[in-house]
Amino acid sequence: CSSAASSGSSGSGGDGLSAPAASALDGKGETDITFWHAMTGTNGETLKKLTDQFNAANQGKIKVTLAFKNNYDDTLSAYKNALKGGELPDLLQVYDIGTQFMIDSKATVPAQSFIDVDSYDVSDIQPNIAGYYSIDNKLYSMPFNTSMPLLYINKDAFAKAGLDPNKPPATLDEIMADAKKLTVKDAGGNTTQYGFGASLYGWFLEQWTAVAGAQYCNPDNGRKGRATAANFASDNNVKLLTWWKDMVDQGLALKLDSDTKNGDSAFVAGKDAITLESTGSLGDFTKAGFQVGTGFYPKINASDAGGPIIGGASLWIVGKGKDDAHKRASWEFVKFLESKDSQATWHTSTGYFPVSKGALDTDVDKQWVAAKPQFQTAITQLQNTKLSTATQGCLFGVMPQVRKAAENAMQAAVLQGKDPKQALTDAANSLTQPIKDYNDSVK
Ligand SMILES: O=P(O)(O)OC[C@H](O)CO
Repeated sequence: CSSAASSGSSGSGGDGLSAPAASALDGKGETDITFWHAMTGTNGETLKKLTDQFNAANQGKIKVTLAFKNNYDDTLSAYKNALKGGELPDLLQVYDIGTQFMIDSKATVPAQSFIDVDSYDVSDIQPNIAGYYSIDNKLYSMPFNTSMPLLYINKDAFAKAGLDPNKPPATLDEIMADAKKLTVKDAGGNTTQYGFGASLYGWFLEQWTAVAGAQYCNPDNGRKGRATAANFASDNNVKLLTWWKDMVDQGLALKLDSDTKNGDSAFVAGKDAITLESTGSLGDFTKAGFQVGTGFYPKINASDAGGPIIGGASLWIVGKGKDDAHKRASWEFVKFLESKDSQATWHTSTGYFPVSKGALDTDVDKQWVAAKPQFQTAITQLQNTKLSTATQGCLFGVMPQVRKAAENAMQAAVLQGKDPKQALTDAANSLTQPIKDYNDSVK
């Protein structure tokens, strides 16, 4: 495998997939581009606002049309189908775990190619954020909606339970102790509020692994060569799932599946008082009918010394079948979304990090964060996180399938009572062949 030999994962951009100069738009009239994305709610509304702003400023030159593709999984699936012969978009938003597949698809123009052609200054991009999307020091896509997971609390429920609403729990033990005070039953013995409730989302398992400073896959999270195995069945992960099952058995945790939409609705409806979610849900959560507090993503053990991984999604410019004007028009829009003013709007509306360091210095951002300190937690957590292969996260071409297998193990252990170590081991083993098949296919 040529690309695996050096880094395990970087492939070239493919023939002809290099960036055109700005002159590609000269004399072309209006270039229309289609952008596939997966943003809903407040996030979708904010993306539309920014896109309208760009289109108004580029009338007669570039027009961006947004095409909502439901969610991250569906957006990547639509792209995979289009690669087989359908119509590809000019630009698409791909979640973090699609990164390796996108590189391997060899149908996009690496962002680095545009950066080099324009001598575009990337020093304004947060290094941890650029680090996730960089393979062999080459940036393949431009980070856009960048997140980390947070712990969220219902501050009103904390106050009512006699807990300090300004002290979110930081470890599994602390969550359990707080959940005992936060769980409320009615006169009939039915639980009206669970202390804790989080989706059995694979992303959370990936995060706990990184927070413990461990690698989710070999070798060094696929950053030192193409990954061949997932390290699911660690002692920490077994401890985590054992704890989670115990929380459910004690009636302290709401039973949820892996769909974060269900976890979000439960928290907003007051069914649980502590949850886990992306920073990108903060904009929507602040519209709940109670005071929302944010805390760092919790640790399994107080001594865990790693940090969370960058999440969210990045922007990929399609080159396959596209002329220079379309590629260039996509890049112009990407640069607009990356700008500090766009990122200040994006951050303050949604809760996603500003990928631009400069955005944090804008008046609009400073005033917003001063008034709404919940927005500071994610920034501090990002700044505290040291870049390492653990915090860069794992790269697999079949990472969406890997996440699904982890979710199956989480559900089997927490909801169906399967032995956690067995559930995690079975899930990891179920991936051996699909990972091998994928790696063989890109050799
Ligand atoms: O909910 P988001 O956008 O922060 O994304 C979370 C994960 O990183 C998606 O893989």
